[in-house]
Amino acid sequence: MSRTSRGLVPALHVLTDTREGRDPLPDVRAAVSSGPCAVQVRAKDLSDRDHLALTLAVIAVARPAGCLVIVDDRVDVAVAADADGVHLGASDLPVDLVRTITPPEFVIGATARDALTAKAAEDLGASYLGVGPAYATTTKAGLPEPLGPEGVALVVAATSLPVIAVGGVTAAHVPALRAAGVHGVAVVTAVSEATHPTAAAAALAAALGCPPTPPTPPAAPGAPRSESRTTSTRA
Ligand SMILES: Cc1ncc(COP(=O)(O)OP(=O)(O)O)c(N)n1
Ligand SMILES: Cc1ncsc1CCOP(=O)(O)O
Ligand SMILES: [Mg+2]
Repeated sequence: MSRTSRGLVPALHVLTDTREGRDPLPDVRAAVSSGPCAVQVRAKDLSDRDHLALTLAVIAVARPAGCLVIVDDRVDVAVAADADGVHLGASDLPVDLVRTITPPEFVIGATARDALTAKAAEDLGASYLGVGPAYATTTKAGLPEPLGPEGVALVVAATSLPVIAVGGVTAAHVPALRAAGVHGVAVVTAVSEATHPTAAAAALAAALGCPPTPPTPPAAPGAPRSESRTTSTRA
């Protein structure tokens, strides 16, 4: 987890795979079992009600584990669900406008594939940059050629924001991406298509050097239950 003036940014971001009506919640449980991370609710074909319901369900799983919940594209859903942040692409609402209508320390991610876009997003108030595709991916169509670690490094050099590499990333890529200066990675299929999603998330977290989930101490008899939102998410 990296603290910036614009909130906390975990190193591992696991994006929901909602293709073909898949249930992403088992993957979310796998992701949060790996330690403090971000779960991004990325859903392109849901009704507003279903989008909100999925976000609330993800929050119910992720927040007690100390993980952030970030909603792709939809600021309205993120704010309505009291999520921790939003990820904005080139056709979404502008970062500076979203900053004015969201709570203090709301995490705002922005997509950047080049140095100019990265600098602009930083100036507008982004918390982190999603940079990719780092490698070839079939999860999202219509993307430009993969940047590779060298292309990602050019964006890293243009910004002081944490850079999250996205697109075709697996645990095996983490050393090269870290050498390129990234703070972390975002994945869909490395978890959702893994034979063992929990092991895949753990491998990513270990490659990134994320601290493991601390064991939950047994509650003293009669002690009040602790708050589900940990101070680390928006402190
Ligand atoms: C961490 C992260 N980085 C980049 C993206 C891509 O976002 P966007 O450009 O909005 O594209 P879609 O994901 O909406 O197809 C991301 N979601 N997360
Ligand atoms: C959302 C997004 N933006 C750039 S690549 C990508 C998809 C990443 O999915 P995967 O990890 O399965 O390649
Ligand atoms: Mg988006």
